[in-house]
Amino acid sequence: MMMLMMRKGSRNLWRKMGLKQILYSTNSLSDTLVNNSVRVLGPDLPEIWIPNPSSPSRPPPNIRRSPFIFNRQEQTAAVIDGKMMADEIRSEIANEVSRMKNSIGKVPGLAVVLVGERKDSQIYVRKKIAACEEVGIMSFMTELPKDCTEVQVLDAVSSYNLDPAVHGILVQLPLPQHMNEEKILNDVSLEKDVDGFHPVNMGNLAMTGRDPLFIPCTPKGCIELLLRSNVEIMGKKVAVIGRSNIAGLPTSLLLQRHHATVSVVHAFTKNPEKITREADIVISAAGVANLVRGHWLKPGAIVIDVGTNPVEDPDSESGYTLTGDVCYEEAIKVASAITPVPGGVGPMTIAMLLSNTLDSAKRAYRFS
Ligand SMILES: Nc1nc(=O)c2c([nH]1)NC[C@@H]1CN(c3ccc(C(=O)N[C@@H](CCC(=O)O)C(=O)O)cc3)C=[N+]21
Repeated sequence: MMMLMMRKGSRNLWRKMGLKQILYSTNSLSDTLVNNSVRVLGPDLPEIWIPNPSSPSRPPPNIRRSPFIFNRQEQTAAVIDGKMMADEIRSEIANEVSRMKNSIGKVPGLAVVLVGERKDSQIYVRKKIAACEEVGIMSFMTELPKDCTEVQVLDAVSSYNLDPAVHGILVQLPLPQHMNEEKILNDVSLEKDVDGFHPVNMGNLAMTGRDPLFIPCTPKGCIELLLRSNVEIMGKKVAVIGRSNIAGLPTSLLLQRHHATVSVVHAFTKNPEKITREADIVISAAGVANLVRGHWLKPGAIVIDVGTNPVEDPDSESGYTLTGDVCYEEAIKVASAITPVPGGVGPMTIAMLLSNTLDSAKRAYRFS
């Protein structure tokens, strides 16, 4: 009995030790693996820009913008009119939508999922829906409160995945903090991922010789702006400022597919102005008002300003004005061409969303 107890005890002891040993070794192994992958992938740090104390706090004055690209009298940059370009693209899309409707009796459909009550998101979503209506694309909308569950969002996405009248699904970002953005974006059907944010579409964008089903709208809008302004990209030095999943990162990937030499400048870049000053083309998507000053630019550079930053402005009725990442007043004296904010990349982003939705519907109905 004693022996049995002892044996049992010692076996337990062994078991405990063994278990401890196994636990220890598994722990240390997995710790090593985790630590190593953290090391190799880089630490997860918040993307916080240190604001430049000498940046002007007031937004630059509104820009005149009627012609497509207009050269002002003085020695200043040509203004690339994104709004006018987007108007033109929307009218091309409207023609295609009506040709589709007349020929097969179908129209493209776009579904938008909006979670929470962020004012800026509501404004952007409203603009997207209005743009759909203008070109004849059918729109669907699910609005959920900030405190809804992730399952409710996933349900909305999966019902749109199954709906044959929906060819594009857009989950407006950012989602509320408590939601797993990764999981939700993974659930959007690849064939309906008109934002191009699904990791498979993003991965195919990154890899040579593969074609994503959709190119993210903001990067696609930036490239369209350059192409339609007859700016050569191949072989040029481009500085992309910012590396977000929705703008900076896919823009840098797309530019490489156009054979540009790309430098990505971000919040941890040392001497960002020096790197930016070497670039023939500067695309700023940092989300920091007036970050890019005149002396950051090489004389004659082409500047694409992706930023749409609300800056307090007591003179405006909404209490704020939209300002880009680029200090416009300074940049026009140095650059050869520049996109204004508003009226630059923003309208092009929306036009590209419509274009992706049209392409998706054409693919679904095998209509060309
Ligand atoms: N899933 C997802 N897809 C997006 O494409 C997406 C997103 N989430 N989250 C937020 C950003 C931002 N974004 C803009 C779109 C249009 C304008 C735009 O039209 N701006 C106008 C002015 C707007 C105004 O006057 O308020 C302009 O620049 O002229 C701006 C910003 C899309 N985003």
